[in-house]
Amino acid sequence: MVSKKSFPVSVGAKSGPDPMTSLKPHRLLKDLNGSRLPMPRMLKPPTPSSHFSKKRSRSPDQPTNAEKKRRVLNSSSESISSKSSAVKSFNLRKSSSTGNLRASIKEEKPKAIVKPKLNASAKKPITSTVRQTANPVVPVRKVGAPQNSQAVSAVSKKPPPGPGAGGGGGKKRPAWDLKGRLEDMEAKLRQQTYQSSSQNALIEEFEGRIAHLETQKAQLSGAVQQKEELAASTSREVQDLRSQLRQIEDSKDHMRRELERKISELEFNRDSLQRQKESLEGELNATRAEINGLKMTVAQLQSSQAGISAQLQATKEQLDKEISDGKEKDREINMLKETIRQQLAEIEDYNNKCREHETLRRKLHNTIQELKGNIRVFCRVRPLLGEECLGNDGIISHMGFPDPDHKVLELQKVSGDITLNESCLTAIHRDNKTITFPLQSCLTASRRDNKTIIFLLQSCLTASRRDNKYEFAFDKVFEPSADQAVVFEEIAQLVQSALDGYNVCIFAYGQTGSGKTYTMEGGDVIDDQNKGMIPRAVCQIFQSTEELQSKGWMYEFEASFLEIYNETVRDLLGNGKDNIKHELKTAGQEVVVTNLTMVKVTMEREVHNLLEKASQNRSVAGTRCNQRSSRSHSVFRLKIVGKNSITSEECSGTLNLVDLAGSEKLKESGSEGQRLKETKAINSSLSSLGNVIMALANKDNHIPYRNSKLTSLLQHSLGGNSKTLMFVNVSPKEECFQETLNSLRFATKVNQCHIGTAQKKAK
Ligand SMILES: Nc1ncnc2c1ncn2[C@@H]1O[C@H](COP(=O)(O)OP(=O)(O)OP(=O)(O)O)[C@@H](O)[C@H]1O
Repeated sequence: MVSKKSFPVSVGAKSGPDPMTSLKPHRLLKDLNGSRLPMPRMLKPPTPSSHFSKKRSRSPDQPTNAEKKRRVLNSSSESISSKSSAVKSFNLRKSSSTGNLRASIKEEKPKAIVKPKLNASAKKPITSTVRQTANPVVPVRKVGAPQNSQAVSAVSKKPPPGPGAGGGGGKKRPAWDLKGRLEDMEAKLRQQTYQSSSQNALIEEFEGRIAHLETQKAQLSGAVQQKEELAASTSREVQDLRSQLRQIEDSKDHMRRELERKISELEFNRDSLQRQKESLEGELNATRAEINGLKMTVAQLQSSQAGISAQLQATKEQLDKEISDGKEKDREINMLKETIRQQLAEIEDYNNKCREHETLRRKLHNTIQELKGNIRVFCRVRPLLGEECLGNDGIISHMGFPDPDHKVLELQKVSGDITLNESCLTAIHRDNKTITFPLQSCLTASRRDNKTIIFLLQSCLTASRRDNKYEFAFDKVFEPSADQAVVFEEIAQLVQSALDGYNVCIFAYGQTGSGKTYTMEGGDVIDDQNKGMIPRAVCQIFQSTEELQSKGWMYEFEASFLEIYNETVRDLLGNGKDNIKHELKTAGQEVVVTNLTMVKVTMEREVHNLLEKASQNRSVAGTRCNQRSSRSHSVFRLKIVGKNSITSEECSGTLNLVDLAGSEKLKESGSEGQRLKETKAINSSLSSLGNVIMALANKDNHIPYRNSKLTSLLQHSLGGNSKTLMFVNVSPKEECFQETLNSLRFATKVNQCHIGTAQKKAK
């Protein structure tokens, strides 16, 4: 048996330091391969100073030191693994050869000694040992290897003599020499046994050696792993160093660019400073020249200063005098201001008094009117509209408003007539001069000589125009510019008296298109500005009601709206059923309409809704005079009953707001058929109204109220116990001159009518 210690090539078997730490890689490689490998240069640690220079000089395809290290380690690990596989294959062959040997012994057949086949890559010492053992030759001990007595004895034992060694000496024994042949056989068996035992010893030795190599392989694997880790960390370091190098190079480039930029800036600054310096030098020179000039000027000024100082002294003295004068004037101004303030206060006082007086005057005026018992008449001229302004620049040339108190309307007709009355002959000359000849002189002249007559006639002939001026005075005349608010201001007191228990009747009279509906109801689109007398009156009544509540007054209102069309009463607040008949019946002091819708109202909005409903129901038909001509009389009536919870007073009043139908003459309207009938009915009722008013004015015993539905309905509003106001609306168109004249004449008659003093209906 050969022990592990006796194995001549075993390095690891020696006691001493750990082979992985004590052995250097190249030393280890030499032992394993059996030949010395050159130590790889890259395994030498690089010196820090040579690191960058070497790296720089390396070409891109040259391996780095780390790579070289890794390659060497890989190659050594490969060689170890190849050796390990060689050992494994040897073991296999060994076991198979041992098996064969044992089998041949068992068969007890004489066989030739099988020489173990060893792989070419197996180590030399092993091969030589096996060969020596197989031969069998005493193994040659290596110089310096420890002496193993057991191994020496095992291999130096002399093998038993082979067959024929005793007697035959290799010669074939004759068949009869059985003893000899038996001896040969025994000798052969002994030889075989000896060979077998030596083979076994050899196998054990190999096994020991394999185990030792395995250990070495494991150690080497550990070393390789460490080297790989070292190589990886070195590679990382190299990476870091490279990136640091890149950063350093980048920052170096950046600094270089920065420096270049700064240099160019400095150069630019230097140039500009150079230019500044040059210009400053130029300025300095100019300033120096200027200073020289100024010095001269200063000298001149100093000389003139003395004169100016003297002047200044004189001026100062004068100023002092002026200041003392100014103070005196300030005192005067303050006194004047005080006077003005006092006078302004007085003016304000007077203005206030004026306003109070105006209010008082109006009240007194109204009172006088009431005492007079007249129907008041307001005349309103509407403005020219749209195409009516063409050819006249919107100026109404045939009308004049001469009275500053707005109470007179002048109507002037241009005509070629010559008027001849009992006393004189009047003509208007072309230059608008009125020529009047006393008739007596005309007659005398005609008697005296023909020349005078001719002169007179010539004068009359040349006088192609005559100033037909008509002057009408009313309680108020509203010019075309007067808006709805101004007009309402004048009737506000009258409306108010309906709340105090009076019967109030306001009606609008005038030809078609003169502005009656506009005045009573409002414009085509009713808004705050152009809403008419009815909505404004309703608004004022409800506002006053709220104010009077604090004085204990509570009111109830009932509204009705009817129209008289062709002498038939129609309910404008009804449901449009024409078959309902409405009769007028007198009940005490009022005329009642049968079957008429009476709506209780509590607020302004409700009344507006009623007005809208009525206007839809109202029959409107077109005529030649006005496209939107209303062919009926409409009567809005608001019955007012008031009770005072504090004083227990009661009052009841009625507000009648009447929009009469157009008053044009038949021939003017151009109506035919149904329209002609309408016009006739309208004219008939209007002339009845005129007759009633005339009868009232003449204080006739019989007042013909019953001649028309209109006069029947309004009898208590026209007669003694009511406050009546008539708007006479006139058209501004010159072609309506005659109708305007008729309306104004009718209105004048109404205005002169004394209908008695109105009385309050109060308990
Ligand atoms: N003061 C005014 N300012 C502006 N427009 C007015 C004025 N008066 C009347 N108008 C306009 O003149 C036109 C005729 O007026 P409105 O219909 O009131 O006449 P009317 O006398 O009621 O006619 P009818 O008898 O046919 O009802 C309307 O377009 C109306 O808006």
